[in-house]
Amino acid sequence: MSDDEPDLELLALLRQHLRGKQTTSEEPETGVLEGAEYVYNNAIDCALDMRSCKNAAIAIYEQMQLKSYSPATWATHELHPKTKDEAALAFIFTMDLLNFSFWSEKSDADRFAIFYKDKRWTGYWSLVAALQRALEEGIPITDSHFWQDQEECTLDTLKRVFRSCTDEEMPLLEERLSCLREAGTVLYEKYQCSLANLIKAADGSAAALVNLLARDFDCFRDEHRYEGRRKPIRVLKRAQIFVADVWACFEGEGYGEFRDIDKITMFADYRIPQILNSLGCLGFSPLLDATVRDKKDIPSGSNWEMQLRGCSIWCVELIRREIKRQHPESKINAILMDFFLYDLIKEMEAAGQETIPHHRTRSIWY
Ligand SMILES: Nc1nc2c(c(CN[C@H]3C=C[C@H](O)[C@@H]3O)cn2[C@@H]2O[C@H](COP(=O)(O)O)[C@@H](O)[C@H]2O)c(=O)[nH]1
Repeated sequence: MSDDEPDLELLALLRQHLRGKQTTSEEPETGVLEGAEYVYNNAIDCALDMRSCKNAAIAIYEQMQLKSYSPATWATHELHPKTKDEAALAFIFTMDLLNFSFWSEKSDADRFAIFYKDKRWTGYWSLVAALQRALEEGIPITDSHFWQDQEECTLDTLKRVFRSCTDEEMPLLEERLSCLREAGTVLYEKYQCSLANLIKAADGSAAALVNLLARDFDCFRDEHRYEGRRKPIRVLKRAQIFVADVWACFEGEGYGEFRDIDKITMFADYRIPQILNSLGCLGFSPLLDATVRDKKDIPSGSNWEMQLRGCSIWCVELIRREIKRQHPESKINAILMDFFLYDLIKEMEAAGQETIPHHRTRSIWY
């Protein structure tokens, strides 16, 4: 072999060594932002309007300051747990196992609703109300041992827990039972039935906890193929909102202490795309816009749905960066912005001021 010819054997050995080499940084990443940016860069039915995003950054910052949004805001909601203990952790885990798909095509009077504390609760709040009511009625609905008890924790039990004050049942009840069963089994097999052990396994990293949930629990593995990309797009909405709710409930201490909490992104549900469109930040192609306005089904994992979710995550990230640029001292992160945006669209809904319906995808992911 002449001197100027490369030693192919040596090159192959070097490549093998580098492939196996750990990344220099030991800090875990969820990959959600990377996937969201990829979807945004390849989207043709969703687009971001940078001027509206810039204006939104100013308005969102001002409103969040005015309402002093902080982790403590979370517990101020009437139905959320007020303690910072194992019971609250179990409540949040149960809640975020089931935190999906509450929307109904029926009128407000006929839609699924939970009557509790002399009020009618719908949507996300119907979930929280049902869990609180079940505990008061002596049903250990937040206990993972109960979820595995095939005699006690049955579909009928869940129908009782989520019994409606209208004729409509909560959607996807069988899927909800499967989520509880699977989670009970995984907690038993991998975490000695202890949520404290699950939190400890993440060693203080929010990203690591999200990754553990996605690795060990099928029902948290919210990732989907997009445009033939080799790696699936990781959205991980309920895994992320679980970490965010624990962080908020415990106000960044105890079980809620995460050194990298700012790695958590906005939670890609069916409400945030709606408010981002209403703010003019997220635009839809005429066909997608008509489909959303006609409340037509957009299948889970479809190209349109992935664009809606991925572009919404990226949109909130760009607004967050603009807020940070304008106010470097601000502690605002994607979680608090997300909580604010959800509360904002719910206020608009209550006031009859929605400018576009939320999109219709029925799934266990959000
Ligand atoms: N992105 C995002 N999605 C959120 C929430 C919440 C509730 N968070 C509370 C806690 C702190 C905040 O201050 C909120 O008060 C529920 N959801 C999702 O929305 C959908 C329910 O909609 P509807 O059927 O209309 O209630 C469903 O996918 C549910 O998972 C959020 O905060 N962010």
